Amino acid sequence: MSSREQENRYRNLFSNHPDQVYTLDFDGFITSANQATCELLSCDESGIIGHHFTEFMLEEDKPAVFHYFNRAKAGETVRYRTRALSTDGSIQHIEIINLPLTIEDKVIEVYGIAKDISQELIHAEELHLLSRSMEASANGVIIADAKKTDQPLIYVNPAFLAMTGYAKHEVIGRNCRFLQGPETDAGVVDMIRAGLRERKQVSVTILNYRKDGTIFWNDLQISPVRDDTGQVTHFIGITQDITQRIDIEQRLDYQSTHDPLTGLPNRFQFEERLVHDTDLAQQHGRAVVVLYIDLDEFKPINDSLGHEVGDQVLQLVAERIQRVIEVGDTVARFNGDEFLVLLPSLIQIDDAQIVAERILTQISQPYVVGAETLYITASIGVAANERGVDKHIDPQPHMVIRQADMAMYQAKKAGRNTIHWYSSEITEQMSERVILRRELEKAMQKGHLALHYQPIVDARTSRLIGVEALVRWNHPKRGLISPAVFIPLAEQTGQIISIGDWVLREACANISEIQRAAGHELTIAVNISPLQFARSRFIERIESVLETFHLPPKSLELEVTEGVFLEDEALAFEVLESIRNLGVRVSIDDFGTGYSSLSYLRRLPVNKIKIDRSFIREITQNTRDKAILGGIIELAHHLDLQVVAEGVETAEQAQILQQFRCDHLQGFYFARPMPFSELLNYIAAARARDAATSRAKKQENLGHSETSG
Ligand SMILES: Nc1nc2c(ncn2[C@@H]2O[C@H](COP(=O)(O)O[C@H]3[C@@H](O)[C@H](n4cnc5c(=O)[nH]c(N)nc54)O[C@@H]3COP(=O)(O)O)[C@@H](O)[C@H]2O)c(=O)[nH]1
Repeated sequence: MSSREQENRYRNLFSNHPDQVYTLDFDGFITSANQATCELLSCDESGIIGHHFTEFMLEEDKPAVFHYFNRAKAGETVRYRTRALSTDGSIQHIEIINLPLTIEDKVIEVYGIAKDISQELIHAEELHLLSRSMEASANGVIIADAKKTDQPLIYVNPAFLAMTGYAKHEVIGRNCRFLQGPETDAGVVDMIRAGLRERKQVSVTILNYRKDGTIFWNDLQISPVRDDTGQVTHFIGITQDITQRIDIEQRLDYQSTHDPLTGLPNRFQFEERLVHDTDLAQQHGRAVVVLYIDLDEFKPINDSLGHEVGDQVLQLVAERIQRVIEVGDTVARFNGDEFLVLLPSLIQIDDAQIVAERILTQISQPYVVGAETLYITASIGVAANERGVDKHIDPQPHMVIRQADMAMYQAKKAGRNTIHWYSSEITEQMSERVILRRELEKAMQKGHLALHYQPIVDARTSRLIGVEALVRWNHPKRGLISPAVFIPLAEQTGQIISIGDWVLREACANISEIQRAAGHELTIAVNISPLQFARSRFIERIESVLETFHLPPKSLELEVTEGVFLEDEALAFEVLESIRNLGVRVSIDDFGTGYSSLSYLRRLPVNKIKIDRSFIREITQNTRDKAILGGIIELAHHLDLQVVAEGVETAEQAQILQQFRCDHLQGFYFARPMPFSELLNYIAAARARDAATSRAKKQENLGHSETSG
């Protein structure tokens, strides 16, 4: 090649080189520069050639650049980074290689090749920031090599190491599966594998193991990382230890599905299992049997020995039932003293009888609680959800609970401590009642109970002397349900306790306003059921309500029936005595319908008797009833008791009662029971009437005295 050709080639290489190429003389003046150099410094050749290189440097960078320039002059090839200052004032990061240009071993010039590395530096900075962020992240970050067969980890951050307890060298190069253990859900692992195989993002919550073998819940998100060609080169995993959150969720879940007292599943959990097991049983042609267990006479234990003793008994009962059942069966506490047992896979449904008998035997063993040895029994209703056996049996899972409930009632009716099997014949008699009981529970929770008030008047003057509070059930579909329907039911189920408490509180809350409206003192009469009356804290309850509403005790009158003496006569006397000592009035309701004789009245610490309306109904026609009524009133007065007659519907009845000197009258003739707001209007109207009457009387008296004077 001729020297001219060589020079041309060199010149081409020099001019077309994408990097900045230039030469410097020994003093540092630029002797040549290619197009790229001109572009970098934003000027043409004339602005560069003959200028000193320091003109294109920042002041602070000059000493270092001089240092490298001198080393190049001394024959060394040097590489360094610095900054170029363009003529337009912009600054670029550059990497320079200075090499000596020698002719016959003598350095004659310094050759410079500069490369704009501004973008590279920005990328490096970004990468650095990214890696610092990963290191600082509270979440674990792991990166696995997607191209290697076992996808080994190539990066883990400190949070991951802290979470798992491993050191970096123990995990780098390994597949992530070292975090799995015996309890890890294989299904979740399969999901991860499928995601990796299909190069997709995966989000899972997986049970992982730390180095020390303890478990933690890992909220894991794996994403594929692709290169410029779209190939997946890595997988990045973001991990978070969510054990605490899962613990809380599990605890909440447990609380919502279990009974806190016994630790047994609650009704919701039971119903869920019932649905599930019924489904399975139907697939395998088996029957699901439900036992409805209701403890006999449990309430008296609670009432007389207190809730702590009652609670311990319930816990023991739960343990005993669990002893009888087998793995796969479910025992749940359904309500108060009711338990349910689910036998999900009986080959012969008759086997349920054996289980029920064992439960009865277990429950009837003595209970030693503190100093007490208690004995209780249970009534068990049994129902099977078995298609085909009885066409009338509803195959809906929850129906079987109702059927077992109905059967349990039959067991109670049959004398308790017994087992009764559901049959379709009992549906009609019982279902209404079972529905009502459940709905009453809801009514109490949803505030569907209301109080109505019936005025009681002075027999002589017809002046209002008090009101009787009567509970009403505002059923959303059936309308107003009479207490005559639901009170007896509530008495049987024990719901009367909470109903009674609510009535007492509500009535006392309204007394002051009623008295204010009337402008004088009135009594409010509240019905107390025998069960309420026999409760250990009954007196305290009354005291507390009076205190809460700042009521004088004489404003309250408790109506009790003779039924209170049935269970424990001595106790009943004691309670009546305590009520009287409080200053609260007591009247014997429905007098004449119970078993007590008139002579019995002598001993009763009560203020009043309320003659049952069955005696009043016939007094205008039936002379015998009339005579009895007269006798009762006379004797009661003799014993210093006031008498109120209820069910007065006509003026004739009222007149006869007045003649017999009955003290107070109550009945539709005067007013029907009415809501609170209506009562206030009624009182206002009565007050206006009374005022008008007394004004008229005064006028009349004035007229008399004027004429006589
Ligand atoms: N333990 C509780 N028992 C309660 C409560 N509220 C009511 N009851 C008892 O329910 C039974 C039915 O009560 P109710 O339907 O309210 O009937 C009362 C009156 O409406 C009715 N009455 C009043 N005057 C007349 C009348 O002239 N004729 C007629 N046919 N009926 C009339 O009598 C009922 C009042 O009864 P009593 O309590 O005996 O004074 C009833 O046994 C209620 O006691 C409650 O909160 N707790």
